[in-house]
Amino acid sequence: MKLNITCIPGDGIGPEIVAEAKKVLDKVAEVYGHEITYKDILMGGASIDVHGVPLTDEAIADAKAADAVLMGSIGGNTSTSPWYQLPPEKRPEAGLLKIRKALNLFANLRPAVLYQELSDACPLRKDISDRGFDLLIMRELTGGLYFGARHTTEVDGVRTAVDTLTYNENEIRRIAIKAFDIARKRRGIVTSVDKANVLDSSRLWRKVVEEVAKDYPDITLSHMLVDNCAMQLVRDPSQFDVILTENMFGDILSDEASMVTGSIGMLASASLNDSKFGLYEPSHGSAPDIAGMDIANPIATILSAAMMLRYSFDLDKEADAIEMAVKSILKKGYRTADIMAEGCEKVGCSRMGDLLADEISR
Ligand SMILES: NC(=O)c1ccc[n+]([C@@H]2O[C@H](COP(=O)([O-])OP(=O)(O)OC[C@H]3O[C@@H](n4cnc5c(N)ncnc54)[C@H](O)[C@@H]3O)[C@@H](O)[C@H]2O)c1
Ligand SMILES: CC(C)[C@H](C(=O)O)[C@@H](O)C(=O)O
Ligand SMILES: [Mg+2]
Repeated sequence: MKLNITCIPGDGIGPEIVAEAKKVLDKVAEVYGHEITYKDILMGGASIDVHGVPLTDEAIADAKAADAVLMGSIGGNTSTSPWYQLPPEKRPEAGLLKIRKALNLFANLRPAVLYQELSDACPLRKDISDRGFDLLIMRELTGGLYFGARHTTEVDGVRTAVDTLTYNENEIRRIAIKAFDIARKRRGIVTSVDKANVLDSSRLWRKVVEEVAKDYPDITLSHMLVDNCAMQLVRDPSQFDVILTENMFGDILSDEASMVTGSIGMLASASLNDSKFGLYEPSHGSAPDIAGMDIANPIATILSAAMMLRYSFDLDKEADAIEMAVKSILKKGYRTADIMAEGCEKVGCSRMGDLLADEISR
């Protein structure tokens, strides 16, 4: 099969982790007889430095022309990087939001799985980590606070900033359908997370999710307030199968879910539109504090590449091979610094990529 992939290495550790994902994909292609062509585009700080904007129209066109997009991460140190002296719409993150909107990537899937081999890296009590967990956050990605009108002004001489949180029923319905569909392929449980005790947008969210649920009598639906969910994720993550939530809640809960798996360096993600097209990226950022040191964990990006094979190309066996390789390498005791444990061998980013590529077989 021919796979036409656009890559966005991005900033910070982005180029390092994307290089390792390509290494693993190339090995998969060799072993399973596929042909991959890559085209790199600039986004975030890397694009600002060259073009003065975080994403050009040409880069969007290149992304649209591909079968799928593989991304590292964008952004710099938000306190010290000169990129954050620019107006908000010219900063690195604006490029990411623009590409999500331009490609209509409304469904962000963020699976959080505790690998048994990493239970020592899990910061939860041993009796909780021993239970293990395998959950998926279905985050709405093109609506809510991120895309509402915003402005900063003065009201009676007092500096005032406004952000608006808007959802319409169509936006809620389509992400709910995605969540119920995926729950059908998992354990059949959807927990819809909102703040319906305060927000109108959450009250509409609940109503529409209830309506969609009528078409899925085989799925168990419950609702949970977001503050409670934040607490339940550390009390007992094994209670969750699919967590369905809006954009900002999903952003925050997915970082929390990542850490209970041991490290944010393990959490993959897929951002999908309503067909097979997707952008695949780790949930973490550009980690400017460790960029260029060859110590970043590339596994989240490599698992994102596995999601790409599964969702955009229907190559389930190949995706399984990558996931098996991750399990096997962890079992053999290789660890990057963020997941290091006693008795294991510490390896850098590029060695982890080599080990995983070597582990791919039919
Ligand atoms: N999708 C994205 O591109 C994305 C996501 C989140 C943050 N960001 C951007 O990244 C920049 C830095 O943000 P931040 O510091 O809040 O979050 P971050 O996720 O970049 O880093 C948080 C902490 O986790 C560590 N970390 C992250 N990924 C790691 C990996 N693969 N291996 C080992 N350790 C890892 C970092 O070293 C840091 O200590 C900001 O500009 C932010 O806007 C981008
Ligand atoms: C960089 C930022 C805009 C982004 C988000 O908030 O969506 C990131 O935190 C993520 O989780 O992908
Ligand atoms: Mg985030």
